[in-house]
Amino acid sequence: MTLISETLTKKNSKCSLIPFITAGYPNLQVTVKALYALDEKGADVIELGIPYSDALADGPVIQESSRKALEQGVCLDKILCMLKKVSPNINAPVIIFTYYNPVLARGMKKFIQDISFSGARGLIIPDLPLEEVDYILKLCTQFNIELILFIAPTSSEIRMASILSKSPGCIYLVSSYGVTGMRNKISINIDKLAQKIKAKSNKVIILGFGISSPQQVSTIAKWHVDGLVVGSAFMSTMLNKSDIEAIQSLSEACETFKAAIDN
Ligand SMILES: O=P(O)(O)OC[C@@H](O)[C@@H](O)c1c[nH]c2ccccc12
Repeated sequence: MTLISETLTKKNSKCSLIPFITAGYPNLQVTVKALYALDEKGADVIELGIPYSDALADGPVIQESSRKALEQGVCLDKILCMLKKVSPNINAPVIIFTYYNPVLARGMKKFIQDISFSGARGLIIPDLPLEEVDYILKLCTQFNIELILFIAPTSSEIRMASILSKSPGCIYLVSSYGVTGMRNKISINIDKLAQKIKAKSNKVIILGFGISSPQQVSTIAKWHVDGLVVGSAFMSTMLNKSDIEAIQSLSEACETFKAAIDN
């Protein structure tokens, strides 16, 4: 089993908390502080998003954070250079979150080699075509990176079976249709889908999309999932704030959501 799945499994059946933050928002110095703060406030794994201009699945909060990060001139090299300094000093393993284009632009092997060298331990590519997973999987195995594949409520039985057979250990279960962003309600049917996945495989399941309140977290933490991804709700606490206030708000939100998991 690889580190991400191990980390998400070992929490004596407690659900893990996986914050998502956009690297470079509002600047890379804040990202450094945010990684340390999230680690300190109980993040079990951290999803670090590479800002991208054509982020089709990103909702307004994350799109805005990516736009501002790109405006600062943030690029993959700067992000990985930053991560190489930070990753040895935090407990939470880091998953690099990127769209497929930046991977192709850099070259798949170089991209995966470089994120591995920076200390990242996982990779999520939401628009990775299933037909191209095999080659990426080989490279991820070679460089000790865990590739995390998506299952959506719209995934057919056949596609779900194929994803489960290819997935090394952890599955990202998308809770809703559409793009990322805070939602008032997450359907209980998602727990039924999680149970179905658990019945068919021994995969670790992380659930994301729309998780936006401690109340939701304490409910979903009892479902058949091993981790909860929170992106927009955390990023929205950082928007339009000073650097110090952004870190303060993010820390408080992480602490509150972590406490809600234990409730
Ligand atoms: O922002 P939300 O609704 O909390 O969802 C997590 C999401 O931010 C993160 O996992 C993510 C960011 N961009 C994405 C694109 C596709 C799927 C997932 C994502």
